[in-house]
Amino acid sequence: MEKTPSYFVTNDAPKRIHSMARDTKLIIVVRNPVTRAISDYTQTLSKRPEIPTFEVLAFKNRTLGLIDASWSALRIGIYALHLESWMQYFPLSQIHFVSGERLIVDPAGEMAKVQDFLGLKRIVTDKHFYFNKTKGFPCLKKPEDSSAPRCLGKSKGRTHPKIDPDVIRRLHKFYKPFNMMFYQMTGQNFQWELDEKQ
Ligand SMILES: Nc1ncnc2c1ncn2[C@@H]1O[C@H](COP(=O)(O)OS(=O)(=O)O)[C@@H](OP(=O)(O)O)[C@H]1O
Repeated sequence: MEKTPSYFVTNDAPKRIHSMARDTKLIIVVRNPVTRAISDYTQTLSKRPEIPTFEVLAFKNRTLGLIDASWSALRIGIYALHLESWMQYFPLSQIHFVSGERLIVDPAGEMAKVQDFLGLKRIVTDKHFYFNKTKGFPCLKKPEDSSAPRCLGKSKGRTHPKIDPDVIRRLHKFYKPFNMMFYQMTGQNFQWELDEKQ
């Protein structure tokens, strides 16, 4: 097993993985591309605080409302585009999609589906998780290698900067057709459009 988020968006990855092991099972965690972009930006900002604001980077021309789809934080969220390359090499039956949103509210439920996909017994269940109020996320009650509970590190679940709501709206609009295409390709509706109404 190996995990690297950037595989999903790396041009050569599907072909290379296929030529190495064509029966590889692929698991992809996806979340609302707008939140994903802000999360990505937050991560870069923590390493390079001098970068321009999210609002500046998101547009080629803000007055014209022209989104900069070449900015990697935004491009990565065009899931349909990336999935298309994987589907040239792997059947959908070998690809499992985890909802990033569901993973937070129901980690055991998402893990049950992952275990089923991998043909494993459902060993990881509800009893392995608890909600840590300080962290604001689910954590493991007792990992295999220790007796202490364990949450993900400080770089996971960071507070996002406040982004201009108008920019958020424009991004939702930008992603909508790509999201629809993605739902159609996967046969799963991730319901990211509901976030627009909040
Ligand atoms: N249990 C739990 N604890 C903490 N964080 C959780 C958890 N489940 C999902 N998430 C979400 O994971 C996001 C970080 O994952 P990344 O994709 O950035 O990780 S990585 O790229 O593989 O390093 C991170 O994104 P941010 O909130 O933007 O930091 C979280 O929303």
